[in-house]
Amino acid sequence: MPSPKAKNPGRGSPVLGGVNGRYEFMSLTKPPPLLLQRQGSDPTTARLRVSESPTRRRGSSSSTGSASGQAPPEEDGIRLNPSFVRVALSSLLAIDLWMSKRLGVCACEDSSWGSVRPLMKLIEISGHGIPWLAGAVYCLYKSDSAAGQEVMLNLLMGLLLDLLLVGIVKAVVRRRRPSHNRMDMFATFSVDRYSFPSGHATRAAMCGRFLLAHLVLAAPLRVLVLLWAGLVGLSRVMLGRHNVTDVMFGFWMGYCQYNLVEMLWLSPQTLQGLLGQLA
Ligand SMILES: CC(C)=CCC/C(C)=C/COP(=O)(O)O
Repeated sequence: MPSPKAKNPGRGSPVLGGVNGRYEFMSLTKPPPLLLQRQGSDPTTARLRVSESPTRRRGSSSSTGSASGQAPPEEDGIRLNPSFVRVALSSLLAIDLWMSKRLGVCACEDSSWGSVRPLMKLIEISGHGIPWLAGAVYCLYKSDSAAGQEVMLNLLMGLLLDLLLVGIVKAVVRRRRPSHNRMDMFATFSVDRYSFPSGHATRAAMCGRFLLAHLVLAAPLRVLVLLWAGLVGLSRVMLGRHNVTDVMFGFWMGYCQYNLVEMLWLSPQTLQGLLGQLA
C-alpha cells in the first residue's frame, strides 16, 4: 500500500514540502524549493505560484530574489525591527504609566500627599499661560527703554508660539490625561483635555531659558529659575495632570522652542517694518 507521503509527491502543505519523496519543514516566508525546481518544466505554473508566495505578496521589490529561492537576508531583520520597537515602546509606556500613577501623590485631597496639593496648585499657576502673557504685556507697556520693549515683545511672541505649537501637538497626539487626574485647572483650551506634551513644562523650559539669557543674571536667582522650572514639571506629575513622558517631552520641546524664538528674534527694525506694513 502506497504511503500517504508518496500519494501526492508534488503537493506539500504550506508548511511541509515534498521533494523527492522526502518531506521537509519549509519556511512560510520563502518560496518552496519544489516550486522552484518545477520552474524549468512548467514556467507558467511556476510563475503563477511564485507570484502567490507570501514573500511576493508582502510587496518585496526583489522579484529575482524570490524567484531564485533566495529571500533577501535583510528581510527578517526589517520585519523584526518594528516588533522590537513596538515591544520597547509599550514597555516604556507601561513604566511611564506605573511611575506616573505612583508619583501622582497630590492628585486629590485624600491622596497620600493631599495636604501639599494647594502648594502644587500654586506652582501650577506660576507656570500657567495667563500670568505669563499678562506679565509680558504689562512689562512691555511699562518698559521705557527700547531694549526692554524688544525683550518683552519677543517673550510675548515666544509665549504665543508655545501655545500654538503645544496646541498642535496635543491635537495630533491626543493622549488622554492620567485617569487619576481631576480636571480642575482654570482657563484651559479645548486641546488641554489632552496631556502630551505638558504645556506647563514647555513654558517652564522656554521661559526659563529666556529668563537666563536675557533677564536674570545674578547667580542665586539663576538657580531659583532652574529650581522653579524643575518644580513646575514635578508638580504636573504629582498633581496627576500628566505622565512622566509628557513632562519630559515638554521640557525638551520648550528647550527647542527657545531656539526658535532666538531664530525668529524680532528686532526693533523688524517690528517697525511690520508695523509700517500694517499701517
Ligand atoms: C488659557 C491660556 C492662555 C493658556 C492655557 C494654559 C494651560 C492650562 C495649559 C495646559 O498645561 P498642561 O498641558 O501642562 O496641563
